[in-house]
Amino acid sequence: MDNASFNGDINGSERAKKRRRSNEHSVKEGEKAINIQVVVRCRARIEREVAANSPIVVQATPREIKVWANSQDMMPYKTFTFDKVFGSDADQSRIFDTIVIPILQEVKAGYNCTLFAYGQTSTGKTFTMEGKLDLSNGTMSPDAGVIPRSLYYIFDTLEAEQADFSVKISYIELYNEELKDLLSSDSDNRQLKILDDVNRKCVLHGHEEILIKNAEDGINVLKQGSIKRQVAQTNYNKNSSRSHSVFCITVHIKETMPDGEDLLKVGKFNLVDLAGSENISRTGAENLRAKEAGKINKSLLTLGRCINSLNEHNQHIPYRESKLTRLLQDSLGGHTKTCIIATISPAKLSYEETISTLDYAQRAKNILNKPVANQRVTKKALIKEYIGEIERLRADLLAAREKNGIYLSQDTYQNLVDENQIFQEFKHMMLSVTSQLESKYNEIKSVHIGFGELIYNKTREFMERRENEISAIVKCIEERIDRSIQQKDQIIQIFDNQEQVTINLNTELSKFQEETQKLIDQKGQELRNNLSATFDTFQHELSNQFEKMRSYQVKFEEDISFLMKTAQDHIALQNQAIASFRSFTHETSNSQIDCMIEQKHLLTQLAEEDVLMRKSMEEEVLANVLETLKKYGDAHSAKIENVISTVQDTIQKNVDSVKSLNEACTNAADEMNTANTTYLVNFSNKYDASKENLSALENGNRLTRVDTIENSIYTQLDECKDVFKSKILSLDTFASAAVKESSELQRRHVQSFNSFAMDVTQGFSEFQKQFLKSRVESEIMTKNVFDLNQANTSAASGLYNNFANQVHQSREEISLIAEKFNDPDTKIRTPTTKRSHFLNITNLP
Ligand SMILES: Nc1ncnc2c1ncn2[C@@H]1O[C@H](COP(=O)(O)OP(=O)(O)OP(=O)(O)O)[C@@H](O)[C@H]1O
Repeated sequence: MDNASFNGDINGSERAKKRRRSNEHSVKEGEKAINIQVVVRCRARIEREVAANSPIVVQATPREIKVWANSQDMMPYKTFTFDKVFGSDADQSRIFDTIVIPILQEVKAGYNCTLFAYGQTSTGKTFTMEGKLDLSNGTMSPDAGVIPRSLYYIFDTLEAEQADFSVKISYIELYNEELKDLLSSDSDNRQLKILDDVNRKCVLHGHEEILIKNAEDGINVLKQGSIKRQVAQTNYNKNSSRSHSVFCITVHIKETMPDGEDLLKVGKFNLVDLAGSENISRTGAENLRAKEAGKINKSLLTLGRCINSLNEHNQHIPYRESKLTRLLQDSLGGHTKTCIIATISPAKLSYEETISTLDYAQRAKNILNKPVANQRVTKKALIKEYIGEIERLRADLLAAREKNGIYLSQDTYQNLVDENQIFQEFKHMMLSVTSQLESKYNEIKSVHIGFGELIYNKTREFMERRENEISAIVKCIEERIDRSIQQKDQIIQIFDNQEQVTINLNTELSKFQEETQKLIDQKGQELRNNLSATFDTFQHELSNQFEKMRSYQVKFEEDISFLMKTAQDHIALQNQAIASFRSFTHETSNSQIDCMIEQKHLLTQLAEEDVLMRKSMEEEVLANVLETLKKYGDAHSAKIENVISTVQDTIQKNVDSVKSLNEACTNAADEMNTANTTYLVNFSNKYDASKENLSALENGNRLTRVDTIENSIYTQLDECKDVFKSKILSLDTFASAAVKESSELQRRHVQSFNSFAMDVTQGFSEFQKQFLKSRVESEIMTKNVFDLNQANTSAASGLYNNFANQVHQSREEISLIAEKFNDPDTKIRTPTTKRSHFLNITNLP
């Protein structure tokens, strides 16, 4: 089917609206929100993991998965809870029986259901979904996965129920964000596209849906498709899948209603095998692989982001950011029943990926879907859909024929020849019907012509009457216009008067302006003259002041030079005093030095004498120690006393001379001090007097002159003000006279307008009266025409009935041929479309 909705919605409009609202997670009446079912399957360690001696770090219980960071740890790192958990002991049939059979029952009940396999590469996604597809003696292998088991289950159960049903399958792949139909022939280059229908519902366009007769058929088709799947080699798994695949089983089951009408239930089952969710760098993927992995991740990342957004109840869910999420939008937060199988490895090697897969699955658990059963389809609607498809195929065929010719089998050719013959018969029939219709048409036309003439005459009569009335109204309006013109002239007159007043006012104003300008010029000139005289006087005064200042300056300079001279004399005196003090000091120092020398000499002499004395004493000691000692003592004491008194005299002399030096210094200093103080007092007195003289000169001069000038300017300004006041007074008088005149004019103006308005209103009411009269007559005329039309219609209806009978007869005949021609369109066309169809046929050659 060319344009199938991916989720099999036939009547999508209402449900598309609901789906858009479904992310609000509010349960609406008749819609029960249920969580997505999430189960975990943990396989046994595979060969590679055993060879690597990677210990088991995962333990599965019926509802929980425990994961250890290290196998020696006492406590698990994390415990996750899910709807169901399957350990390595769970075989394919257990998974199918526990998880898939309930889903298939929903599919058979007319729901859309989706089963995702999500997990790290080589954890068993493909094993779970497809498993071993080989059959031995028409029996499935125990390792057969969900898809083959589902096909068997559908056929076995429906056949056992003796149901009237059909099964179609499609198989598509999403690889590098490109869609590929795994069931189309290699020569079929049609691009698969996801389009939005009018309800913004994603519709997959251009993929094959194959009708299968039994489960084996389905498994063979699946096998062929699987071979086409893109696989890429990574470090982890030789057949590691790099693509996402969606295998879709659509079941149509006939149901007979109590009223006998046949309806079709449609259920869909999407089986999604996602690409490996592992981290790219850990797989060692490079170059093309990295690119591929990047693209794959885009879909997986978007799937994760959608899950997160749904989990956080966000307003916006980024479905449109990847093809995978666009395709499966209805399965995540929509109206589909959804189950996710998260597959994991028990080995420590995959510890991080296992935690990431389980976190992902945990988040998905919170997504709410609101499953709604697909609306039953009537047989008629389905047949109509098929007829549409046949039409499209026929158009394709026609297009193919119009090219350079195509190969046709003998049977098809014969069929075409037969069909052509039937078509020729049909065409002749059409032509005869058309000629009958033509004669009926001419009959009706002549009746219509008669009716038209009648209408024309009545209308002309009416128009003539109307013309007379209108010309009366026009005359009345013309009279009004004449009167209005007269009033307009009056108004123009008033405007002219008003203009004259304005001109007068303007003249007065310009006169006032001129006089004011003159006055300003005159006063300006006077002010300028007065100011220049004042400035002359001021200049003269200033030069006098400068003269005085100069004489003061001369005197000041004289005072300064006097002070300088006094200072110089004083300094010379001081120099003299210093020189005499220096010579006195020199003398005193010299006499002191002499004194010192003398003292030194005396002491030397004393020492020498002492030595001599000691020598004689040594000699005398020997004779008479005691006497000698006494003698020596007396002599020595006398000598010492003598020297001391000499030294004391000398020191006294020194003290006296220093004292007199001190006195002389003090006197000299006192003298200098007195002289300096006198000099400073003189200088300061002179300076203060000069300063006072200068400032008195300056102050007195400035105050006198500025006051004089200010007074003169103020006097002149006052004079000007008086003149302006008198001018403004006279302008006021004139303006109030002008305003009075203007208001008089305005009053007259308003009066004139009022009378004009009254006249126009009167004219209008007369016109209205006339118009109402015309309208009444118009209505009478319309009624007459309507009666006439009624009479004509009843006359024509006989003819039309006759015509309809003939058309009916023709339709019967055409149906007979159409049945042979198998043209479903003919049956459903309305008489109107049929008429246009006939008219077209008359144009045929
Ligand atoms: N439950 C299981 N019992 C027995 N063998 C299993 C089980 N699960 C997986 N295997 C085996 O593990 C290997 C990898 O499984 P499979 O190819 O299904 O992984 P995958 O997740 O689909 O990987 P990829 O993402 O690369 O497609 C296969 O040889 C498969 O037979």
